[in-house]
Amino acid sequence: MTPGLRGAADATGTGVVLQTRGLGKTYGHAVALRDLDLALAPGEVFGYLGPNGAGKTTTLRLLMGLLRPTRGSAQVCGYDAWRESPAVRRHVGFLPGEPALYPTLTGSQHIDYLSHLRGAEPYPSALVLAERLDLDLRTPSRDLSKGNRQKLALVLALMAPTQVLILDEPTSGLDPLAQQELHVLMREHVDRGGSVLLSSHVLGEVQRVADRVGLLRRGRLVAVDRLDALRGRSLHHVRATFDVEVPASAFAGIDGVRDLSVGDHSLTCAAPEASLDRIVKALGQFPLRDLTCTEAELEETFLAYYGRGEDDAA
Ligand SMILES: Nc1ncnc2c1ncn2[C@@H]1O[C@H](COP(=O)(O)OP(=O)(O)OP(=O)(O)O)[C@@H](O)[C@H]1O
Repeated sequence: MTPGLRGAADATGTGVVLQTRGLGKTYGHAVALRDLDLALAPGEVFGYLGPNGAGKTTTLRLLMGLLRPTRGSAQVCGYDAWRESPAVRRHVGFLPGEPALYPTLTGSQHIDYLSHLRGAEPYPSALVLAERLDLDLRTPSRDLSKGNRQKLALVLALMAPTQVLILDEPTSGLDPLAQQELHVLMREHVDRGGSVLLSSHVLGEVQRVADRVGLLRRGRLVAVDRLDALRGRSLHHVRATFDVEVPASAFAGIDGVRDLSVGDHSLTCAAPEASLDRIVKALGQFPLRDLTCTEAELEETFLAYYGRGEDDAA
């Protein structure tokens, strides 16, 4: 879709568009990112999840050639992220975590200026994006609300036809309608064969829009999986109270049940979706007073299957 792609990202459309090998970054003695091996295919949204300080922004800045890796390498659209960063920036729509705008320039002037820097006429798609995100392009950016500044930064990141979008917390500050529209825009991008690397600590957002997710903790990628696979295994918290005492043995043999606690007329446990039918049938043997069943957050499901493991090691 974008001219001039190199290597595996080229002609076939089936290769890898973004790849890191043993990528690491250390600030002084602090290790921000360790040994990252990541590959993105055309046509997928990859949700890059992690709590504050996990190393998400560091990764994205390494991919854009804004930081020099301490170890390993990254390739984006066939170009080395550090040595060929101008080429990478031409092929990527990038939304930084803290977008820098020119305070006195309006949205339209930003579009003109940044199109010019890319050697292009103002992109007509910018106007369509502004309309879809409900953004007024006549206002100087210093007079825009935080959410509207974010919308402008998104228009600037998405306006050029690129193979890859790298978006750092893109829905930050956006109202629900704009968030929804952005998710549609991401899906349209991948439907055209593009790829999206979406960094977020908002689990619900990643669940709605990603095809695969990776979980970063303390600079280490501790798990990667397809979202549909995770959904089938999604952990639920079950809490029941009864009119009588119930025996723990009635629930002990059910596959996947964890953290089972029975006593004082109540039961709590966590279990994958696939086990809920057996749990409800076992509960039904006793006179129930109350029952709640809530889906755990994605991160908890992730950690239940992959454990906390070595990411907590120094
Ligand atoms: N310029 C810097 N100098 C020193 N340490 C840094 C620098 N930038 C980031 N760090 C540290 O590197 C680690 C990873 O930070 P990073 O900003 O990549 O995390 P993040 O996952 O993007 O977090 P958030 O969700 O809060 O934005 C943190 O411990 C942070 O304090």
